[in-house]
Amino acid sequence: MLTQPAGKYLPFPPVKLDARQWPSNTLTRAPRWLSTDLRDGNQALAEPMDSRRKLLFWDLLLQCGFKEIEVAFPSASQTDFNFVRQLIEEQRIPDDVSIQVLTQARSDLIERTFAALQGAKNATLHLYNATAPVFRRLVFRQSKEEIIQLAVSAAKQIRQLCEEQPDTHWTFEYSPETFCFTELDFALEICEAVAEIWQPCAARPMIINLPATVEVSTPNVYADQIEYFCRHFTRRAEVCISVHPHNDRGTGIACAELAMLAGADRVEGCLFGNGERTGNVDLVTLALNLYTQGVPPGLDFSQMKQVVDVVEQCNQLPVHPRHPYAGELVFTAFSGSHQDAIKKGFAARQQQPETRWEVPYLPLDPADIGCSYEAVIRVNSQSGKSGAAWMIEQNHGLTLPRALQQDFSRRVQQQTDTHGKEMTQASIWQLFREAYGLRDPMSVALGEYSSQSQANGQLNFRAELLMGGKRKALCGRGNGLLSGAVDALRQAFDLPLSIQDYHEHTLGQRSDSRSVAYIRCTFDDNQAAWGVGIDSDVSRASLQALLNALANYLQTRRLL
Ligand SMILES: CC(=O)SCCNC(=O)CCNC(=O)[C@H](O)C(C)(C)COP(=O)(O)OP(=O)(O)OC[C@H]1O[C@@H](n2cnc3c(N)ncnc32)[C@H](O)[C@@H]1OP(=O)(O)O
Ligand SMILES: CC(C)C(=O)C(=O)O
Ligand SMILES: [Mg+2]
Repeated sequence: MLTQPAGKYLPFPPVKLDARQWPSNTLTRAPRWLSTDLRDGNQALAEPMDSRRKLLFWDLLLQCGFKEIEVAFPSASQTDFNFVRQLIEEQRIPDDVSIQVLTQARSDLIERTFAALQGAKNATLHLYNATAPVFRRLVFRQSKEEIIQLAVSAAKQIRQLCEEQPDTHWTFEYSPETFCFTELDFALEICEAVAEIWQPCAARPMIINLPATVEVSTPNVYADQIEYFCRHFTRRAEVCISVHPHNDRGTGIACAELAMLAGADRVEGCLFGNGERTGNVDLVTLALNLYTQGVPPGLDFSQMKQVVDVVEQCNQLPVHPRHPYAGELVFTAFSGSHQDAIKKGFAARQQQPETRWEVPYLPLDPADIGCSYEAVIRVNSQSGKSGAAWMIEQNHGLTLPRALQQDFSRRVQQQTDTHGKEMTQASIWQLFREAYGLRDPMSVALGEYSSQSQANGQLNFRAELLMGGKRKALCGRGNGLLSGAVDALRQAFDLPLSIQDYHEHTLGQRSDSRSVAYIRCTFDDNQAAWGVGIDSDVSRASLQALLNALANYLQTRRLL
């Protein structure tokens, strides 16, 4: 049993913020995005990426449209240093893309970082040091003044080194690491001090990145912290406010979204939320959350499967099957009522394809991210009539009448209850064929037939049936082809057969396409049986459907 938490853990105090604005704001445009997959994501991997994996990831980030990419912590390892050199020397950085690198506020590390960036066209130099009380006390063992001094000295060195490399277009970035549990006034003070050194202006832009290094509060508190910071920072108009949420409480996405409402211009994160511990905020989800609100995200995830494949290969970590938008199960409904609603949603959409996306249970059109509709519905014991009917329609073009859907659903349920397994598309089709007579050879197959229409409106029907290698001739009369055939069968089999339900449609648009007929017959003992017939001739399809219904009845009575 969990021990009582009170005393060991304390609630995070609220922010004193009068007339907070962010709850009334809405998101109407995408932020600036920075991918830190190659730095923060990379530092969280058991086996950090080698240059091959880093390059693969880099290419993917460019393909997705990222313009700001944190590529390394160059002073951390030779691999990271070499990777930055490789990007620059092999001219792999498009002109409109800025690489970013991270450094601690340590002189030797800063020098090494600049060495890595020699020759870069655009670069963001990202400086960080932790500012929260517990870090000041335990990690740095420094006072507030000393912590400010640490940042200021590093900022001065960075400015100096930037000025010595004027061919690079520099952006400065400062992160008060652990911002979200730093006293807000101290966070402001240290950022003001760094900005005072860097003197941000159009020619030398500055980003202030306010990380939730470890999530410690509910997202509304983070939003309050961001709004408070934006309100009180004296150079707000000259700097870009960036956020960098982690996901320790599972609310990284909420923190980022509320922070944007509170004034953040830029978001740092990783694809699918890779990163330290529970990860960085997931940029794919953030971007597609905007997209599904009608806001262009400025990132391209139209080939989601490829993105997942590359990220899994580079990180050597799987993307969860239920990961928002990207997981392999997120567009799949197994349960009956969901399948029914989705099927109706797609049917309505077919009538009016250009309308607003409104398919129940699907917040995003899978096609928008390169997914097919194939996996939208899968069938197991939780499924209802619409699931199996959808699969038959999608894969074979048969639009089953409602009563046949219900009949078939009972058969599917029997199978899934017996085996406890999901039914594949192939097994559903095989069960359907078995159940409604589409066997090869047919149990009762229609041979030659003829019909003769008479002046009195009656029709004479003659046919030859093939049953288990034997031929059987029959004839009858009625006011149409089917009623003539019913009469013939009644006489030949001595059965009071009648048709209760009849539907047919073509299987395709082309004139040579086949037709399908569905027939439900009843017999004297109140027994009913469905039969389905498919043929390029609609009359043959109907007659064969009738024979298949008969054959099904005879088989259940063990008469065939
Ligand atoms: C929240 C984040 O993601 S921050 C980024 C974290 N990422 C990484 O650390 C990955 C790359 N890091 C590394 O490879 C190594 O840490 C290196 C190469 C940078 C430094 O390694 P080392 O010199 O062995 O130092 P170490 O990693 O132990 O760092 C701790 C020391 O740095 C100090 N330090 C930590 N962060 C900072 C900082 N931002 N600025 C200045 N000093 C810092 C600590 O106080 C400690 O000092 P101490 O040894 O005097 O007690
Ligand atoms: C370096 C900083 C921005 C960081 O990664 C964090 O605080 O999580
Ligand atoms: Mg981080």
